[in-house]
Amino acid sequence: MSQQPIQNFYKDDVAICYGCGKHNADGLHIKTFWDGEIGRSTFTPRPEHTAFPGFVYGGLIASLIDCHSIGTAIAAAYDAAGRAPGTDPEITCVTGNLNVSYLKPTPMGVELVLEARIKEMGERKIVVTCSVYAQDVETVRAETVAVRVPSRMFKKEAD
Ligand SMILES: CCCCCCCCCCCCCCCC(=O)SCCNC(=O)CCNC(=O)[C@H](O)C(C)(C)COP(=O)(O)OP(=O)(O)OC[C@H]1O[C@@H](n2cnc3c(N)ncnc32)[C@H](O)[C@@H]1OP(=O)(O)O
Repeated sequence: MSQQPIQNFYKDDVAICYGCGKHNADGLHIKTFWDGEIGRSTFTPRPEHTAFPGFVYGGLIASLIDCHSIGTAIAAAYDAAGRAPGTDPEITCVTGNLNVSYLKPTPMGVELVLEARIKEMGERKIVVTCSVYAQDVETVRAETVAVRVPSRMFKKEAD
């Protein structure tokens, strides 16, 4: 298992994503630990993340899956290239498609565990599957298409 989350390697000037940016004070700070096969993340929803009494808001879960799957895609792409994460040229991805199946209501008050795997690693398209577990019960399953883009896409035109 990697000691550091892949998000630690995102460059400071672009690490402001609401889901995973370390420099977004109001963000979720999602972290992805890649072990060469599985991307793992944990998150304990806060009271404001409730959908209805006792259960987690589905949009929050989609956000967790989104950033964790993109993080998994980036970490796996560095691995596939035989390169250390964060080395230049940067490998960057955005979400092209996110498909989420809510299998069961997800309970509040427990740590959620996310496990993501690479289904397909293409030149530009990386397909990632992700399951969310609450107390070992899979409550959500998703498939994400991550698309590699040039890192300049993250910079403002004025920069
Ligand atoms: C370690 C250091 C790293 C530093 C790292 C810094 C990054 C630090 C910021 C992180 C940030 C995180 C972010 C969180 C995730 C967001 O929230 S990202 C924000 C939400 N997503 C967006 O805004 C994306 C908007 N869409 C687009 O910009 C463009 O449509 C896309 C997705 C880049 C694709 O456009 P394109 O370049 O014209 O793609 P195109 O050449 O047509 O297709 C390329 C491949 O992707 C597939 N594809 C394209 N679009 C789709 C689609 N919508 N559905 C399915 N497949 C698609 C194509 O089929 C094609 O596949 P192949 O033929 O190669 O097999």
